[in-house]
Amino acid sequence: MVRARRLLGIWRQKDGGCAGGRMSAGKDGPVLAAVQQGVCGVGDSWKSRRIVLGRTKMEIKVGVWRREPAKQAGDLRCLWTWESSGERSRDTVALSPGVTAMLVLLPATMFHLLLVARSGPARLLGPPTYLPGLEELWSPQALLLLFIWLALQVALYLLPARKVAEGLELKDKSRLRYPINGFQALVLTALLVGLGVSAGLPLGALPEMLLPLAFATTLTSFIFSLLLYMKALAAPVSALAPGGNSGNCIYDFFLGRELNPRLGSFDFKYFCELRPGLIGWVFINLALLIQEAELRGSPSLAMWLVNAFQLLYVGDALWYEESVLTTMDIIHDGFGFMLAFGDLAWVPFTYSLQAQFLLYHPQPLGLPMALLICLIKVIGYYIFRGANSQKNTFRKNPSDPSVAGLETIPTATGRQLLVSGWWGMVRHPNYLGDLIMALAWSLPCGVSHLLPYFYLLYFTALLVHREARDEQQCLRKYGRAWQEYCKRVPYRIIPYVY
Ligand SMILES: NC(=O)C1=CN([C@@H]2O[C@H](COP(=O)(O)OP(=O)(O)OC[C@H]3O[C@@H](n4cnc5c(N)ncnc54)[C@H](OP(=O)(O)O)[C@@H]3O)[C@@H](O)[C@H]2O)C=CC1
Ligand SMILES: CC(C)CCC[C@@H](C)[C@H]1CC=C2C3=C(CC[C@@]21C)[C@@]1(C)CC[C@H](O)C[C@@H]1CC3
Repeated sequence: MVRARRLLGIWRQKDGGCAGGRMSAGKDGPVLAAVQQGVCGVGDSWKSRRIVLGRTKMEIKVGVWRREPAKQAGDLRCLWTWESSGERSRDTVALSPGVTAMLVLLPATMFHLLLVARSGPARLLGPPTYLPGLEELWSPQALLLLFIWLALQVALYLLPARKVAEGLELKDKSRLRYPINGFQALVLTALLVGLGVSAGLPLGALPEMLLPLAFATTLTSFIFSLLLYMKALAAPVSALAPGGNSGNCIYDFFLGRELNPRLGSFDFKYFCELRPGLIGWVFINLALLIQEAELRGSPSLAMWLVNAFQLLYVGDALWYEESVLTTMDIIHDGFGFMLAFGDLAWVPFTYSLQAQFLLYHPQPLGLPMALLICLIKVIGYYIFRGANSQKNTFRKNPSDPSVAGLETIPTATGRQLLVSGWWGMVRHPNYLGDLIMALAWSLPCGVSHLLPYFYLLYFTALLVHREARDEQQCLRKYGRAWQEYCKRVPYRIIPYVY
């Protein structure tokens, strides 16, 4: 039991953490609220921070040295305990059993999608028509292919870059450097694959290998995350992520303990987020298109659209690679199973679902409908790129002529918030554009099945959750200015709806 005493209205723990200010005792107290909201993490020093406790926004003094995992086996909770005037109070965080379930559910969902996409009824919510045996899942060739792919992407990452960008300032005041050569990697991969195909590489056979490839990638992600977890045990406190250090090993394994795990200058998180999975997705789509051409004489219009739309999305992400350095995945989240599996397996094997569906369930698509879908894609991309570029330009150089005329709200940090232009329409115009594009990726698959709309549904949930997390962080960073922004721009993603 951690001992604590009360000092002039400030609660202080001898060993662990401390918080002061208006306090609520008992469950979900301020220390854990602060840690959960990413306001501070293990190793952070004593200072004033803003948190939201229940529905109340408050300012507390809090510092965290250590957290204790709950002692009972299998208990996914983390306790912070302090006492005053003989009374004991406890902060309890329920490290949701959901996390343990997610470790199984995420891969299970991915395999479910792969199986139903090739089944006759293709029912998103129904069971797959058969379950593959281990002999169908395990293939040394698939594992070899995966390692060749990863090695190729590592080699391309290590090639001289047109630019080396600096990341945001870290806790220890240093900045990491990142090569900006993702687009170059995409082009060189395309050239190498093109050469391979003209020399007889059977790319059209890839769809037959999707199941064993997904299995090999899932196994690799588990082992990789385990290695990352062990590596983080030796990392200094300043290198740890705020979210993934509860002391509960399952929770930390899932969320990731270390913020920017590196081997020399090789950054695992940055590499995985943008290279093997994202580029792999494009080539899985291409393989599905080639196989459709082999089966039916030529690729369908629907398959062309899905390939072109998603290639544009991946090309855009790699062209504007530098902007990923300010996403919360890079600056805030640890690198654990969720991101490793998400980047390496989830992205290529579930984001290619529409093309998989089309290979096994050809859909007629007339020219007028195709044109309408292209228009939806163009509108989505226009909003997505317009919003992202406006913010990036403004963050880099607020006096750039393209953004200098926009209305802004000053914040205490010296940074400003855009309150007109795209960012005056809703608080996340880039998410709106992204969702419209997601709709355009599904529409070529027709409306007879729900399965091709899985991405749209999952992505909506992901972005709503992401928006809520970003909101908390902006409230912490910008306080009153953020509240003012929320008043001026009341809708989050969809004007007048949400
Ligand atoms: N396909 C996929 O699976 C996914 C795609 N995405 C896409 O990736 C892109 C990046 O998304 P994400 O990292 O979540 O978030 P954003 O690019 O939306 O960045 C949010 C940050 O922007 C800044 N900001 C917010 N409002 C304003 C404003 N009014 N004026 C100026 N700056 C503001 C704040 O940071 P600060 O003030 O510190 O600059 C805030 O933390 C998006 O386009 C998203 O759609 C994201 C996740 C998954
Ligand atoms: C498996 C889980 C349910 C969720 C895993 C989430 C990851 C797949 C995503 C987290 C943030 C991502 C971003 C992108 C791809 C998906 C992941 C890795 C982009 C690279 C997509 C292209 C955009 O232009 C930028 C995105 C940044 C965030």
